[in-house]
Amino acid sequence: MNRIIKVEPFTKEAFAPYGHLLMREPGVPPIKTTPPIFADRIPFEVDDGSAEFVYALLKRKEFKFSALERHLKVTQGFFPLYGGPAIISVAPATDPNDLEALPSPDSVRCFLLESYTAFVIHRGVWHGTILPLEESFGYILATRKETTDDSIEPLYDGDCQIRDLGVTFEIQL
Ligand SMILES: NC(=O)N[C@@H](O)C(=O)O
Repeated sequence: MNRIIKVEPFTKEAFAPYGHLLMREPGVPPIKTTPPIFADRIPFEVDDGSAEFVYALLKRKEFKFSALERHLKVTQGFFPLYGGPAIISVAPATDPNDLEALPSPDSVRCFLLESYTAFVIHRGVWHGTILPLEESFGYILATRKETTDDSIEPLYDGDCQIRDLGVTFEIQL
């Protein structure tokens, strides 16, 4: 079965159930007004392990997916470096103790990430691989070393749980 998803604007309010946005212009006065100006801040948390940064690379591919993944022990952060806007796919967290718990296909949402915005996702929020609009895209992934290790061999009992939702999502810009 295929399902069409329309990309939505990426705002703090719309993304609040899934995580936090770190914005150049968050719509509130700067935290610090002397250079360097601190425009915005968001939390980043790692449980039972050590924080690390990963330099991640992607190539443009068709705007389709059927699998999502979740991490329970880190509020993973995504910091674009180059390659212009990209599409972020998310769905609400499900029971962290149930390895078979999946979000409903109609709860999946897609947002348009601008190259000057970053974000973190709440623990357990289901998310797809970023889909860049340009040919090449690079981002810094703020994550947990043990979660990265689990991502190399994704295991349900690790902190990189990848599941196919049984639906092919086609994204419309
Ligand atoms: N697998 C992993 O740790 N990171 C992914 O969530 C990703 O999209 O980078």
